[in-house]
Amino acid sequence: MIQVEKLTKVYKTKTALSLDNLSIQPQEIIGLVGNNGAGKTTFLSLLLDLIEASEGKVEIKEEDVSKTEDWKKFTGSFLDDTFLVPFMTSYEYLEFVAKLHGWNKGDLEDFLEQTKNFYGEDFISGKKLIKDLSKGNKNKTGILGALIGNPDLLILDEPFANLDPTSQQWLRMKIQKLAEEGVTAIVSSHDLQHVTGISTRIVMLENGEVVKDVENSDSTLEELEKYFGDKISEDLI
Ligand SMILES: Nc1ncnc2c1ncn2[C@@H]1O[C@H](COP(=O)(O)OP(=O)(O)OP(=O)(O)O)[C@@H](O)[C@H]1O
Repeated sequence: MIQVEKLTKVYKTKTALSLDNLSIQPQEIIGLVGNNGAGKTTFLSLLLDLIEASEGKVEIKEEDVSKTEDWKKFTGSFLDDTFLVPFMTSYEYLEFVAKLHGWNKGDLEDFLEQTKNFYGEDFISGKKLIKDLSKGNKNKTGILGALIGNPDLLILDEPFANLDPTSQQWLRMKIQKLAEEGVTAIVSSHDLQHVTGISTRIVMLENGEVVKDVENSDSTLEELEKYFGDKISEDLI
C-alpha cells in the first residue's frame, strides 16, 4: 500500500525525519509512537504531500504522492484543525467533504446515523461554527471527515486526544473493523494503551529515525511502557 524510500525532511539545520525504506502492507494498522518532536507529524505530513521532502519519496499504491492526485480519492486523513473550515458548522463541513467524494445528502445522512455513537452530543446539527467548538468536538468533526468516502487508507494524527471515553472506544472498534474490511491505517498516538489496543504493527520514531518496528503482540504494551519509562531518572522526580 505504501512504500517509503530514503525519506528526509530537514528544517534549516534540524533533521526532523530521516527514514530509510519502510513498506506498509494493505490492512496493516500501524501505530506510530514517539515522544514530542520525534517526527510523527512530519512523517504523516510527508505521506499526505502536505510538506515537501528534502530527499526521497513516498508512493501510495505505486504512485508518487508528490506527482499525482489519484491517491487522494481513497485516502482519508485528519492531522489537525487546519483540515477544518472554521467558519462552517460541522454539518456544513461534512456536507462539503461528502460532496468532494460524490456522496449525496442521503449518503451523508446514513453515515451520520451509523456514526452517532461517536459524536454523541448532537453538535453536528447545531448552529455552532467549528471555530467555537470544543477541542474534542473539532477532532470529532475532522475524524468524521476522514471517514467520509469509505477510504482504503486512513491516516490520523493523535485521534484519541480530547475525545471522551465513549468516542475513544468507538474509534478503536471502528478502526479495527475497517481493517478487517480491507482498510490500511496509520495512527499516531501518545496513548500506548490505545495504540497497542488497535495496531498490528508498532513503528517508533526518535529524533526522526525509526528505532523500533515490531509486530504488536501481548508483550508490546509493557515493552513500550518500559522503553519510555526508562528515560526517567528517578532522582529527578
Ligand atoms: N515548520 C517547522 N519548522 C521548523 N522545525 C519544525 C517544523 N515542523 C516541525 N519541526 C521540527 O521537527 C521535529 C519533528 O516535529 P514533529 O512535529 O514531526 O514531531 P512529533 O513527533 O509529531 O511531535 P509531537 O508529539 O509533539 O506532536 C521537531 O524538532 C520540530 O520542532
